[in-house]
Amino acid sequence: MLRHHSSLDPMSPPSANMIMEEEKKAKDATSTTTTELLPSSPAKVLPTFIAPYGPNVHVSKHPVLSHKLSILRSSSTSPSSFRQALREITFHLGYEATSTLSTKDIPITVPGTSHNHIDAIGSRISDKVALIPILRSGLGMVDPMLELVNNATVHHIGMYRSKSLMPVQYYNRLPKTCDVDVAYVMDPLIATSATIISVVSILKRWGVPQIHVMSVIASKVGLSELLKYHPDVRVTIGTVDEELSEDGNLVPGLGDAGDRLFGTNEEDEEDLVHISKRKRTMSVASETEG
Ligand SMILES: O=P(O)(O)OC[C@H]1O[C@H](OP(=O)(O)OP(=O)(O)O)[C@H](O)[C@@H]1O
Ligand SMILES: O=c1cc[nH]c(=O)[nH]1
Repeated sequence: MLRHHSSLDPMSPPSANMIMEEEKKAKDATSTTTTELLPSSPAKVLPTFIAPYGPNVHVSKHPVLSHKLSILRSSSTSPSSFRQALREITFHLGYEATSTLSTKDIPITVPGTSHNHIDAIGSRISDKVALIPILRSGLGMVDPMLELVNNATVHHIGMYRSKSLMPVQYYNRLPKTCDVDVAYVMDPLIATSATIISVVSILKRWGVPQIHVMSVIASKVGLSELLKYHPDVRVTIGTVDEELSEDGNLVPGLGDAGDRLFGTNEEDEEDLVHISKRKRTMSVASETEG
């Protein structure tokens, strides 16, 4: 169900129109645009200005991140360098995304200068954190997040987009009961946003009180859709791409994230095993066991 928000309420997420108006104002205020400085060429100009998307959305503007994003996007980046760039980008985004976690005071002793120890107050993350990578490409974001929050639990959800761009869940390893304060949902790309919207709904039904979406590139329309359906989630992203092609690909984007991460390509891809075949596989297994 869609929720409607008054444009007078500062806590409400902005509508797509409000975002466009904000962007227009900001663009008018800048005297020289990047496009004016470039020779005319068919190359896509990477976005340099990020509109404000409301208090729950953080779009990183860090120069190191934009440097690494270009490596991630580049066609000449190998799967190994792609994985490395994704790890580094995720660590950077994760550092920013985890800045809102709660801590509690703990007593610690610190070595002093002359064999004595000094009692001090330290701190420890008190939120129970879960990482939810969306398979496949969310897997590339798990390790750097575990470096940041090493006692987080990891729960996998597998989704693929059907030919009609509908999200299909093929794997879900959430435990029966939800014992989580904050869940970080990780997927490098948000295109139409149907995948991330579905996964956030799944996590809400499971009972997660606070959901934080982490993604490297979101399409502008996809981000607006996500905020329309789930205005309460926090979002940390590397950048926003203006365009989404008719077949649901980000432009310029980075190509197929899963394929680039794991060195597969479309020609190699077979349709995922149909449910009837999965049952057959299971029955063959039980016949063999029996
Ligand atoms: O916003 P959406 O339009 O729903 O698309 C985004 C989804 O597409 C990609 O996965 P893909 O379906 O290619 O699966 P893969 O990671 O297994 O390759 C990506 O990693 C997202 O999960
Ligand atoms: O551009 C896109 C869109 C969806 N999924 C991808 O991997 N790339």
